[in-house]
Amino acid sequence: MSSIPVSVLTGFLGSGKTTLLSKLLRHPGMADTAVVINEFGEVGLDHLLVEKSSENMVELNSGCLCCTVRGDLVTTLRDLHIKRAKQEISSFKRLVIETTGLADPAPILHTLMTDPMLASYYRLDGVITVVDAVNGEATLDNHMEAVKQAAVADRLVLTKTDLVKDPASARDLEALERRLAQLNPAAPRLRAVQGEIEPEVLFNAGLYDPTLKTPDVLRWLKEEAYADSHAHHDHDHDHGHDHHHHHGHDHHHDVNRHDDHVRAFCIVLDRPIDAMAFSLFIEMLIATRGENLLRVKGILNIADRPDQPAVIHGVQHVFHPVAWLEAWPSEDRRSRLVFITRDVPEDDIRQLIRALQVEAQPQDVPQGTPA
Ligand SMILES: Nc1nc2c(ncn2[C@@H]2O[C@H](COP(=O)(O)OP(=O)(O)OP(=O)(O)O)[C@@H](O)[C@H]2O)c(=O)[nH]1
Repeated sequence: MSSIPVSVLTGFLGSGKTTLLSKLLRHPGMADTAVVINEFGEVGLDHLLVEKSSENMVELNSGCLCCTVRGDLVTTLRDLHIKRAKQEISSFKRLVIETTGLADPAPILHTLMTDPMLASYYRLDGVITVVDAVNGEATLDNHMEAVKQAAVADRLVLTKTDLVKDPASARDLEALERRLAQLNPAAPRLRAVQGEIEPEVLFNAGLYDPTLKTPDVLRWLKEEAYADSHAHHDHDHDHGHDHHHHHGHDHHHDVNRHDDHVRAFCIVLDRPIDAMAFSLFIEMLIATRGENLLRVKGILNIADRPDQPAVIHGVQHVFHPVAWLEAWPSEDRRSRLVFITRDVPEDDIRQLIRALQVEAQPQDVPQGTPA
């Protein structure tokens, strides 16, 4: 039995998650979708809106996901699966979890990535983060949760762009786009006005789709996006200064912004990797920097298994079990790791890689690894 892809829909309070979801659910391609909503407070409207479109809906009413997600989400998703198996509900093929706007999406991802029972029925497809084109900048300034939501996204959806009319707000929107691109270079930035968007661009973002013969790992990793952002972001000689002031029209430059602490970068290792040293590297990173590894993805050339790349994926201190691909997706067989971190400079990670001799030493591997 193939696993059911799960998309996590997140975004700050009032950013347009429900509007997006209720439109999406009316789309013919979305007919077999179950929805789990976590409500915060008394927002009953969500229920009405979604119920019209989908009968497979379960609500978590116990408050904020940050605190209660594990038990509740596990129970809810398990019950949903049992009902599906007993044919008490239709055989849904996709699940969307809408989070409360205040939530850090990481615990939900952790639950999906690590709960053994859930992992056998469901797989994480991707994180869709909704960003309000009008209030997005202020929200990022004021709330680290919003920064995390953007950093962890596989898809960023800008909403309310219809409200951007005059040239000044158009420039603000450009600044917001640049900011999102620096926070999370690889996530496509899409737009939805009143929730209008094609489902295809939002879903199937994931790697672990067993129906795909060749996992589209390069699209998922998108390391070239980090290379770009590196070029104009990470020459960090101006400690404490705002990277954006040279753009001229960014009026936020005197704010100590949460996302000035966030770095997105890609590390490429030419030599194959020593499996033990790499595990130690990840363990040490988790132990010392776990909270601040907002997202880590990678494709690895492990020295003793050179024909099958290993794929890793982590959100803070939780890493998905390593997946082995049957073959390299392209000629490039170098290990590539992309990081989105908070207060963890690229150099620290490079130093740790060197110190632990993560790259196999030349004498340990035959030279001339296929390039
Ligand atoms: N003009 C405009 N308004 C929008 C758009 N998308 C959403 N809205 C409005 O923004 C408000 C908030 O939208 P919701 O979809 O409820 O946002 P939400 O993220 O689900 O909100 P919470 O559940 O409170 O976190 C509503 O009044 C929507 O009608 C858009 O693209 N354009």
